[in-house]
Amino acid sequence: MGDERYDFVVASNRLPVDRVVDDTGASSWRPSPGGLVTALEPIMREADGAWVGWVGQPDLELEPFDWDGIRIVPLKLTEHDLENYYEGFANDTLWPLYHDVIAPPSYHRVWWDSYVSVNQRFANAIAAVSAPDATVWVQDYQLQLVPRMLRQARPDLTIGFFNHIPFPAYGIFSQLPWRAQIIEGLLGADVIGFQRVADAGNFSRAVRRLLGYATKSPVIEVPSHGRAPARRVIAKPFPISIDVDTFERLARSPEVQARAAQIRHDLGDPKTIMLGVDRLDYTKGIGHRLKAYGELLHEGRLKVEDVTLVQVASPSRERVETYRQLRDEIEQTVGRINGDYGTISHQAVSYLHHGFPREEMAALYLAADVMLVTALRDGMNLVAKEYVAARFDDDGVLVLSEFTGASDELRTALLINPHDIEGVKDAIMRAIEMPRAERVKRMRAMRKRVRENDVNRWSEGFLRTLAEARRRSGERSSDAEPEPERDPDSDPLGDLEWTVDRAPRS
Ligand SMILES: Nc1ncnc2c1ncn2[C@@H]1O[C@H](COP(=O)(O)OP(=O)(O)O[C@H]2O[C@H](CO)[C@@H](O)[C@H](O)[C@H]2O)[C@@H](O)[C@H]1O
Ligand SMILES: O=P(O)(O)OC[C@H](O)CO
Repeated sequence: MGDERYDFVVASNRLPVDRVVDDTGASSWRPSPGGLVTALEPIMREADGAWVGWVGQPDLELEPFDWDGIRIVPLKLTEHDLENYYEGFANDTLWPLYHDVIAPPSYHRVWWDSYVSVNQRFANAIAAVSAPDATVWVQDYQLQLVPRMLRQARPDLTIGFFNHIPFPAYGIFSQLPWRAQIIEGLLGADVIGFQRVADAGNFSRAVRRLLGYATKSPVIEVPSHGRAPARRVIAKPFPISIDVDTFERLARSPEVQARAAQIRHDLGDPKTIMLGVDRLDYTKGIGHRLKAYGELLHEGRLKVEDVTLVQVASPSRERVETYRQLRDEIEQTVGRINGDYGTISHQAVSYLHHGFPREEMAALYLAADVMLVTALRDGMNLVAKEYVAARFDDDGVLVLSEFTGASDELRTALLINPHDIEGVKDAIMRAIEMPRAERVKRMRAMRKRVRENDVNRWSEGFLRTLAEARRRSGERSSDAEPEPERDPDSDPLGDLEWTVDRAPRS
């Protein structure tokens, strides 16, 4: 791996670059889509940073390399790791559990063992590339054990963790057979960031219930244990955002505006274009959206000549059974709606199951009169913010689920409960019929908010808090509440040292 050490290290399950192999077998790297890369890219360059993560393909072992000024440190995951750690524990246990058990989580000890082992490999790789006293920022639910493992190996490091998905209420989280280990894993960090106030509250409550530690928002008092000194951990919300300037610049470009006009023309110049953009995931409420739209067509409140729904559904986790089933269900529903209501010249739903360049996404946002975000649970939902950022014309209506983190900020969207199909239908009709003056007023308020809280503010805010927390980490607080809400039936771990062997055998 070489002897290079870095002052700033980011770790995420997936690297910020994807490996692409062309027809001749030659490989190259391109940025992975998504906000994380854009958010951290400038900081990484300034801070002489390294990024540790998986290359996106099984059994691929690669040497570290430089990509656009960032040191990329690839971590190999085997086919076994993918099945058990990634598809299993991360995406069939934690993902549904943390999204309010919309789908039933599966609990398998062999998956947990693999999660522990992969997290340990991540911690080892991070420790190996981190300079003395470096800052490490660990990302997301796939790596919740890494902060503690890293602290044990490298107490000199300053460790941050950001959870991109919701953190569930204790009544749900407590289902997890390895709940205490997860909490202890996270508490290895100096700062734990969440998307929403409610997520940070749920985490602190779980700490009190499972470990009995004193908490007073945003501080958690971790008592001394053995040679490990007492520490203060900060757990608080840092709502993530997008690169607003880049999105707006894209949307303002003549090419993107021309493309938006072309999209409308190609769809048959309907009066209203509605848009949904989601990873094909059961948390996104795509089925609920289609149901509401199908009923509006059935009842004659909408006519297929007037309205088209463009549904972009990006391929996701296609080897996980729940995702395969979802794809079948969604595609069947789209087929039925198009069969029932489509005409030779007008399709009710234009369904696209692939990825697009950002220019095309910006053109779709510009073309869409109504944006439908109907997630049943979503940490933030960057699509909602991208839509707002792209609408430099102050037009367009956002219909937004109140179960997204974005709804905390975008209060002038038409907020909906996606389970209430009649409510969704009424919101769609209201969006379509909304007078321009009201559209502009609502959009302007949202644009102001998104501009104020862009992705730079998110990363700078987190890293500033991390630096302050580390400075104060030696101090003990005297004002935290002692052990409230202690659950007499819980099993606070007397011995904080735990291994795979200590995993509960349920
Ligand atoms: N077909 C396509 N082609 C190209 N790009 C596409 C695409 N479909 C979607 N995208 C892009 O992918 C991103 C999706 O971000 P989201 O926040 O909507 O969801 P996701 O669940 O992936 O993210 C997780 O992380 C984010 C960030 O923290 C949280 O907001 C969220 O709640 C959490 O689940 C957006 O930037 C979007 O433009
Ligand atoms: O495709 P995945 O499994 O890496 O998930 C991407 C999501 O953004 C997870 O937050």
